[in-house]
Amino acid sequence: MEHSPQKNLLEVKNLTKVYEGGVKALTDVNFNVKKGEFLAVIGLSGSGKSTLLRCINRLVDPTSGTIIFNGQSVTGATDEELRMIRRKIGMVFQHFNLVSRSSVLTNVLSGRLGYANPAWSLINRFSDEDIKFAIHQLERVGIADKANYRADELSGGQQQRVGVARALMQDPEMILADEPVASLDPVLAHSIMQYLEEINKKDGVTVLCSLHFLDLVHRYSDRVIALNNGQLVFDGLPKEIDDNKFKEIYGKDAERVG
Ligand SMILES: Nc1ncnc2c1ncn2[C@@H]1O[C@H](COP(=O)(O)OP(=O)(O)OP(=O)(O)O)[C@@H](O)[C@H]1O
Repeated sequence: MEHSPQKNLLEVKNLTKVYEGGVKALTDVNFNVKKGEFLAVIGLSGSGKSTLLRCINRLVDPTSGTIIFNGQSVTGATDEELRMIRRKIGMVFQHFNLVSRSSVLTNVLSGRLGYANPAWSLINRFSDEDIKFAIHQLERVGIADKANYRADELSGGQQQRVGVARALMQDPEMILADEPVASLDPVLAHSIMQYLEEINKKDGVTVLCSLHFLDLVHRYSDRVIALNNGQLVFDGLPKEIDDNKFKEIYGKDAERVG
């Protein structure tokens, strides 16, 4: 079992999140993710996609339920264990979350620090090896020539490439991408998705990616889960989302646009 390619990298069991104030963002969500899968997470705005992704690395603390990553409990982890788990989970954000006045290189290097406050990178010194590794990640996403630019001098698409390079800096086993292309011009979406695809297919990094458009889901994901009002309403192949499933996921007034 240990070496089976079908091994679950992630197990989410009975996950519930109720925010302070009483909003129930997730209700009893269950699913597994196999090592090497590209899993899309879909659902209307407010359905709980961000909450779900953020519970997995405990940027948001679940109210109840269990999350197991690589055989280790995330929900039961001590602070030190959580730090180690987070090193293996890269995150890509919708709004890039770069330190805008820092250089591209510094932003990428901050990935080395896991989820420490990016400001730490300003006072930390990095080894030559780290710097080489960071440049290598920038080469992978085609913007090594921008290493010394300030992050806010880059276009949105370029900034998200920095976000991807920063996640790669952690040498992650899994990447959580929270609507990574939702802030970009649609014509740039594929370029970012193609980097995620390459990282998934070439490096075997498992990807969980929330997406708005079904055409992207069909093109890039192996499997899809869908949330509706915090509940898991679909877990299957992209091609299984027929018109009925589509209405269940998005509601009866929804129309397909892609
Ligand atoms: N920090 C918070 N405090 C209270 N309620 C929150 C918080 N974050 C999210 N929510 C609520 O939880 C529900 C799920 O939100 P979430 O952001 O997870 O959904 P989403 O599917 O990612 O939506 P979007 O696509 O708009 O980001 C929503 O009702 C939202 O208003």
